[in-house]
Amino acid sequence: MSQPFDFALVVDDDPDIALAARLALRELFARVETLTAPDELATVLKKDSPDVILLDLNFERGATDGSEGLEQLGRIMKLDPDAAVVIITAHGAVSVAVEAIKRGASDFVAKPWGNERLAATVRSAAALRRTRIEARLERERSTEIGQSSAETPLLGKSDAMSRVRQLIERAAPTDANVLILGENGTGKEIVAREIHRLSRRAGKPMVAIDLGATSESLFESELFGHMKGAFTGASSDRLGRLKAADHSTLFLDEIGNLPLHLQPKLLTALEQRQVVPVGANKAVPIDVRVVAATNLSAEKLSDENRFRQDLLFRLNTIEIHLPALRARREDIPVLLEHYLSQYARKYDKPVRELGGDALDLLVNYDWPGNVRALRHAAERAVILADGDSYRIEDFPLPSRPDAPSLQLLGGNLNLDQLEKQMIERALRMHHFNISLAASELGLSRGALYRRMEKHGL
Ligand SMILES: Nc1ncnc2c1ncn2[C@@H]1O[C@H](COP(=O)(O)OP(=O)(O)OP(=O)(O)O)[C@@H](O)[C@H]1O
Repeated sequence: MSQPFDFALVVDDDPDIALAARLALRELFARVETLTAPDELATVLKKDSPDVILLDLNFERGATDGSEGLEQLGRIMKLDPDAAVVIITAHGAVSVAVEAIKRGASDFVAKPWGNERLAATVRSAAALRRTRIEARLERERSTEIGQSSAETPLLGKSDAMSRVRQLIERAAPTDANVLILGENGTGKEIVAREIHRLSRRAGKPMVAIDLGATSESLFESELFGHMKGAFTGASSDRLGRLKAADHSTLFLDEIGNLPLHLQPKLLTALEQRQVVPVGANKAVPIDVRVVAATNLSAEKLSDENRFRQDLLFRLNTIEIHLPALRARREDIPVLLEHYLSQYARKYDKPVRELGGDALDLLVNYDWPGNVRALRHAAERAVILADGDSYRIEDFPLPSRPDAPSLQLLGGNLNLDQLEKQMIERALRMHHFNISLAASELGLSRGALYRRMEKHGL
C-alpha cells in the first residue's frame, strides 16, 4: 500500500490512545510511531521530521490544565516552525485547545474520537504543513533570482524614465497585469519590484521565475507544480510558482521563452484563477497578479507563431516600454555616480572624481548591455583605478585594447566557434560568475545558459 504521507508521531502516555491512533492513521502514513513520554520529543525531532505530531496536553497524573503540553508545543514550534501539531484534548477542554492553536497548533481532536474525523483532521494538518514548506522553498528559490536588484532604487531623470515612473505609480495599485518590454539590462526586474512594492500585495514577497534560465523539461512543473509520482524524479509534491505567488505578485521574466505548447495552460490558469498541478486531477485556486517581462520587440511578440495573442492580451493590460540606455543618455551620469560610490563603499576605496573627458566618452558610448553593463563597468573601474580620478582606461569598453579581437581569437572566422570562444573568454574573465559573464557579452543569464548548453560548456 502506498500512503500519501510518510511519518506521524503520536505523543500520548495512554497506551490505548496510542494504539487507537496507530490503527486510525495507518492508511495515511507509512510509519506511525508513538512516544509515551514527551521528553524524548526533542531527540526525535532533531533527526526526523514528522508530517504530523499528535500531541496530548496532559501527562502528569491528574493534570488537566494542559500547561505541560503547551510547553511541549512551544518547544516543537521552536525546533520546527513548519510543524503540524494536532492536539488531543479531553472532551470539553476547548479553551486549552484554543490556546494551543494560538501558539501554533494546526487543529485539535477531542477524546474519544471517531476514526474518520481523526483521519480527516490529521490529513489536513499534514497537507497544510507540506504546502507551507513548499511555499517557503519556492519563495527562497525565487528570491535568489532577484538578489542583485532587490534593493536598488530605480534611477534616472530623463523624460523617458519620468514617464516610466508615472506609469508604474498609476499601474501598481490597480492589480492589472503589466508587461514590461526592453532590451537586456534595461531594468525590467527593478520595475517589476517597484510595481510590487507600490501595490496592495506588497505585504507578501514577490515570487519570480526566470523563464530564460529554466530548462525546458521543467517549465511545466516549475510554473504549475506537480504531484508526487507524476513523472520520473517527482519524488514529492511540488507547489509551483503560480501557487507560491498566491495573494502576491508573480514576476514572469523572459516570458518570450515560454514554449508555445504551455501558453494555453498559463492562459487558462490566469483566466480561471486556478492551476492544475502536473499529475493532479483537481484544480487549486490562485489569486495572483502577473508582471511579465521580455526582451523581444513588440513586433516579435505579436507573431502568432511565437506567442499566442490571447495570452499576450491577458498579460499586457498595461505595457511599459523601457528604452535602451543609449536612448536616454541623460541618465548615464546619474547611474555612474550612484554605482561608482556604491562600489567605492563596498570595496572600501576612495571616492574618485570622474573627469570630464572620461565622462563624455562614457555618455557617448552605446552601452549594448545597458544599465547592467554600466554597473559592472563601474565595479571594475572602482577596483582598477589608482589615480586621483577615474580614467577611461579603468572602464572595460570594447574599443579598448583588451577587448577581444580577431587576432586574439586566432583568426578564426567560423561564427559558431567564435561564439564559443567569446563565451569561454567571458566566463574565465569573470571567474565563471554567470551574471557578470552574461553582462560582458550583452546577454541575459538565460540566453548565456542556453548558449553554454549548446556549446557543451
Ligand atoms: N534605472 C535603474 N536604476 C538603477 N539601477 C538600474 C536601473 N536599471 C537597471 N539597473 C541595474 O541594472 C542591472 C540590470 O537590471 P535588471 O535585472 O532589472 O534588468 P533586466 O532588464 O531585467 O535584465 P534582463 O533582461 O537581462 O533580465 C541590475 O543590477 C539593476 O540594479
